[in-house]
Amino acid sequence: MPARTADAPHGDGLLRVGSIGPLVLETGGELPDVRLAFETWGRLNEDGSNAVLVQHALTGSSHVARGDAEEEGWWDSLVGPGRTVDTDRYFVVSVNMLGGCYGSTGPACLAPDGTPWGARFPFVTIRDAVRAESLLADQLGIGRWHSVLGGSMGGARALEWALMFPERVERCAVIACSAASSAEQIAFAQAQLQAIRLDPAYRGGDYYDGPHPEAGLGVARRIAHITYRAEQELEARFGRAEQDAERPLGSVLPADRGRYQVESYLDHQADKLVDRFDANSYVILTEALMSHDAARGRGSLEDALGAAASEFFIAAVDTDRLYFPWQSQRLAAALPGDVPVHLISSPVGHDAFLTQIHQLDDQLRAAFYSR
Ligand SMILES: CC(=O)SCCNC(=O)CCNC(=O)[C@H](O)C(C)(C)COP(=O)(O)OP(=O)(O)OC[C@H]1O[C@@H](n2cnc3c(N)ncnc32)[C@H](O)[C@@H]1OP(=O)(O)O
Ligand SMILES: N[C@@H](CCO)C(=O)O
Repeated sequence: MPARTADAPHGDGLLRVGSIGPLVLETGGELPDVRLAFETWGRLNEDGSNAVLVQHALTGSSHVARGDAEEEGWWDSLVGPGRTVDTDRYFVVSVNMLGGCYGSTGPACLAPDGTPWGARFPFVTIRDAVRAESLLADQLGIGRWHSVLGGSMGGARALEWALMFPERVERCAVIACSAASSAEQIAFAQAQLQAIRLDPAYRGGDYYDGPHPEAGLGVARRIAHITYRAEQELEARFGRAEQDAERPLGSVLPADRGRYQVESYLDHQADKLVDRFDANSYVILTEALMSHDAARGRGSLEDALGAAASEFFIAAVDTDRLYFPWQSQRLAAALPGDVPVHLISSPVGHDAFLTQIHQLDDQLRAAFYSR
């Protein structure tokens, strides 16, 4: 491990890549040379006690906070100088998940034969991703995290860190995430995967020398995005309104109509994801999230969570219809001790863990970041 001196790791929100070597995966696959893209903010202190790991959600990246980069971060309101996770005080790390498409080894990367992994990219679980991250943490000289936190799939990775490496996680925040992917979460995910796989351009995942399965990925994002937002929000925002500018002059509804506003909105969300995400990574990460089950191979949920030694912070969004608050309650109830569930109150639904995270500032600060 590197000595913690004035040269100790420090950061600025710029992308770096660490090579962690070969990785044998939980279900037997193997990746010969794994690279993980990561960003850091702040400076690791002398005794290495101020490192915070922030885990991104399904289509997120390691760019949690702006730092010296131009692009804003997806949790800028939580992480930065003077914020709850104060980068003047903590050394914050975020890693693009194994299999992703923001710089880490994923299906679009070249396999040893010089062609993209594509369909050959192995099945990855949340636990595989966490094991890979633990090797990167070793390289960064981080023996024990002050805290690990994340929302949605990031929450699943945070939870697995606490269960796989109880001695390395002092505090763990799991936001808008359950102890295991439920039947309905798997069902929504399966429909998304089918949309991608049934796109003729997908070609089993080996599409990098031709058109990408944009239509399939777009439909997958539409299905997913509906689950990320609440019915009341969609109704209040869009109702039955038409996308006015699109209605042909003199047209008569319904035959001649333009799109409903909500259709236009979903089209826009789909286009944005298609522009920034690789379909194979979407498949790999979605399957990893489907595999999420804290109790797998560990007995009952209570047995599994009883092995955790971290302090926990659990939170849910009151209108979340993908990761229901009762699922966070179930998780909290199975953890050792008396762990409350904090609620984000928002009309938005699941995505409020991104857009309304500031609602947890006081509770998170009091629980984790005031000492
Ligand atoms: C580039 C990267 O690295 S991204 C990786 C990091 N990102 C993440 O981790 C999270 C991924 N992001 C997300 O999931 C989402 O973008 C969220 C949750 C952050 C967005 O939440 P919100 O701020 O509530 O956005 P909202 O749902 O209101 O959508 C706003 C967009 O819809 C558009 N929109 C609104 N109404 C309509 C309409 N009727 N027709 C078309 N578009 C519409 C807006 O113009 C806006 O477009 P823009 O995002 O291009 O500016
Ligand atoms: N909007 C989030 C939701 C997943 O939890 C994402 O795209 O990552």
